[in-house]
Amino acid sequence: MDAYHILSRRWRYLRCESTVGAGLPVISALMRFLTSGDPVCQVVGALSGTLGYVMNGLQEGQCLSLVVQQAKLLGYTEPDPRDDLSGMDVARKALILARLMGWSINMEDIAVESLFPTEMEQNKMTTDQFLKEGLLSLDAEMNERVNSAKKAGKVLRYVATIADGSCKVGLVAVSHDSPLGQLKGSDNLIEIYSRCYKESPFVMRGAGAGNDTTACGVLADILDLQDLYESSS
Ligand SMILES: NC(=O)C1=CN([C@@H]2O[C@H](COP(=O)(O)OP(=O)(O)OC[C@H]3O[C@@H](n4cnc5c(N)ncnc54)[C@H](OP(=O)(O)O)[C@@H]3O)[C@@H](O)[C@H]2O)C=CC1
Ligand SMILES: N[C@@H](CC=O)C(=O)O
Repeated sequence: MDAYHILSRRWRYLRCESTVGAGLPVISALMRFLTSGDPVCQVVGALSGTLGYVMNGLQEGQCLSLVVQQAKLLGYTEPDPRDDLSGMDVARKALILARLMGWSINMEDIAVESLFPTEMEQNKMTTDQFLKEGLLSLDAEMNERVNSAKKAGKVLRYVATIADGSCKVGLVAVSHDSPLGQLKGSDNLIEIYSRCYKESPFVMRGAGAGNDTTACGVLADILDLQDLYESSS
């Protein structure tokens, strides 16, 4: 938190856009609300390209073990997909957004739902074992969760909710026709509620993971900083 305070004192000279939405300008959008003085009261989002892709695959009848391997091949997952499936990748993104909103919180303050049991954590199993054996043993339970949501006319989405001083990330059953329910592929979606955007929130949606979109996000940050430093020198 100390390092964060030092860095964020010069926020206008920092760029870290791809840490949240890959190529999607989620942080820039949020910063525009904050710098304009429009207080943000709630942020809700599907912030994982991997978990979006995985939940869509499960909804279409694929099994977890297979769809995670596909997400890895497509470059959506972290080097160890457990960083995605544990919810930690989403929790880190939520923490970044919450701190930008001015909240003084740490990872321990975030309620995180993991999609695998503690026996499969990094210190107990190699990535290879997890991908080859661990995931297979989770297929049936995950299909059951997806199917019971289906029976209730819902789809499962891994959602981050930052509101009322608390932050949580986990699976939520949403209706098919809601903005979250309609997400396709590895899309991310973020809704920002503020004083001006209370009834009708600001919504941003699009590809939220993958090598190309992430590289574009990082390049845009570099060019932006180059312009900023050139104009101030
Ligand atoms: N993929 C995505 O969609 C997104 C990724 N990110 C972030 O980008 C970062 C990289 O992700 P991604 O590109 O997918 O991961 P990859 O596994 O595809 O790439 C990681 C690269 O970093 C190299 N590397 C790892 N450790 C070291 C080290 N100690 N010194 C030098 N090089 C190292 C690896 O080299 P080697 O192969 O030789 O091990 C590899 O080339 C992560 O922090 C991720 O969270 C952010 C947004 C989206
Ligand atoms: N593994 C992450 C990559 C981007 O942050 C994701 O799936 O969203």
